[in-house]
Amino acid sequence: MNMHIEPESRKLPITILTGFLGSGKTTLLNYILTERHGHRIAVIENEFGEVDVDSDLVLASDEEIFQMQNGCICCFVDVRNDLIDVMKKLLSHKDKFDHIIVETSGLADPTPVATAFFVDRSVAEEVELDAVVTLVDAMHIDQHLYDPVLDGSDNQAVNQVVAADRILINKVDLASEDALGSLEASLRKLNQTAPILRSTYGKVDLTDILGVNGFRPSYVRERAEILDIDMDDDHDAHGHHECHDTACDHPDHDHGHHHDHGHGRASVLRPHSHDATVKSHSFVYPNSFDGEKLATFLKDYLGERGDDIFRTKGIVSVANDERFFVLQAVHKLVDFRPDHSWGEDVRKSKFVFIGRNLDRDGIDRNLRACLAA
Ligand SMILES: Nc1nc2c(ncn2[C@@H]2O[C@H](COP(=O)(O)OP(=O)(O)OP(=O)(O)O)[C@@H](O)[C@H]2O)c(=O)[nH]1
Repeated sequence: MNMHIEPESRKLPITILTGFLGSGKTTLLNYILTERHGHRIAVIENEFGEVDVDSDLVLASDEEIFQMQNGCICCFVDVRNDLIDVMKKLLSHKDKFDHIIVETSGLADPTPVATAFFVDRSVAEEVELDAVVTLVDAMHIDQHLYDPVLDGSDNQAVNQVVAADRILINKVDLASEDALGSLEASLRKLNQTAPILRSTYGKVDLTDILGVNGFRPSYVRERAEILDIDMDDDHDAHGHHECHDTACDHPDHDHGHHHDHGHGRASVLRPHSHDATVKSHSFVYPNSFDGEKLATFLKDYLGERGDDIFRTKGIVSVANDERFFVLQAVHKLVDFRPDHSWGEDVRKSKFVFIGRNLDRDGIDRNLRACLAA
C-alpha cells in the first residue's frame, strides 16, 4: 500500500518581543528561558550598540541564542535578511524547537521586523507570527511616548505600542496604582485591541504571551504600506540595502549618506526616521576598575544627565574581586552589582551608553579616572 505522508503541517510560531530601551525585555526573556513552560525556545537577539553586552546577561540554558549585532533590525534590510538567514538555519533543525522569540533592539519599530517573515516565501511557508509582545516601562514610558524632541518624526515608543498584540506594563513595583491606571488609559488610546497585562521583573503568566495566536496580519499589511515595504516580493537574501539608521555608531555604518544597492527592484523600505539625536557609544577597557569610584561616578553622572542618557549597560572587572560586576541603568536609576565569578574568562570591562547629547570624550575620561591604581 502506498502511504502518503503529510509534510509537517504545523508552522513554527514566532513571538516578536519589543519595548523601549530598558523596559525589561532581557529580564522577561530570562524569566521565559528559566521557567518550565513546556516550550523549546530559540532566541534571536538584536542589540543596539556595537559592543555586545546582552549576551552576557542572558542566562545560559539549553535554548539556542543567536545574536544579530550588525545594525538595527528594523532599519537595515541587510539585517532583516540576516534574520531570514538565521531563521533558515533554525528551520533546518526545527525538530529542536517549537517556538522562536525575536527580541528587537529597544529603538526598533517591530513592523518591518514582522514583515521580514512574509517577504521570504520559503520561510513564510514554515513559520507564523504568534504575537508582537510590547513591554512598557511603567516608570519611564511617558517621557518617550510624549517626547517633545520627536515632534513630527517617527516615535518608536509609540510605534511599539501601536503594533502590539499584547502589551505588558512592566516595573509595576515602581509606579503607583493611579499612575498605572492613567498609563493604561493612554496606552488604550494608542492601541484599542491588545490585552494589557502587568508584571514585575517580567513575571507574567506565559500562556498570556506565548502561543496566543494573537497576530494581526491586516495591521502589519496596512503599516507596511505606510512604510513602503513590499511584502509580496520574494527577495533574494542580499538583494537590497537602504541605510538610514542615524543612531547606531557601528564603525561599518556611515550614517551621513544614503546608500542604496538596489537591483532595479521597487523600493523595499522607504526611510523611516529614527530619532537622529539618539546615539550609542561603547567603551572597552582591559584594566580593572575601582568599584567604589565607578559606582559613585555613575550615580552622580547619571543623576545629573539621566534625562538625556536613556540607557547604560556594562560588564565590569573590579580590582581584587573574583566576580564580574553588571551595570544596568535606565535613565537615573542605576544598578551596579557583582554577578558570578570570571572563572577562565579573560577579564575586561565594557560599557554602552545610549542617549542624547552624549559627550563621548567626557565619559571616556571619567571612566578612565575610575580605573584601579
Ligand atoms: N524595579 C524593577 N526593575 C526592573 C523590572 N524589570 C526589569 N528591571 C530592571 O530594568 C533594567 C533593564 O532591564 P532589561 O531587561 O535589561 O531591559 P531591556 O528592555 O532588555 O533593555 P535594552 O536591551 O536596553 O532595550 C534592569 O536593571 C532590570 O533589572 C521590574 O519589574 N522592576
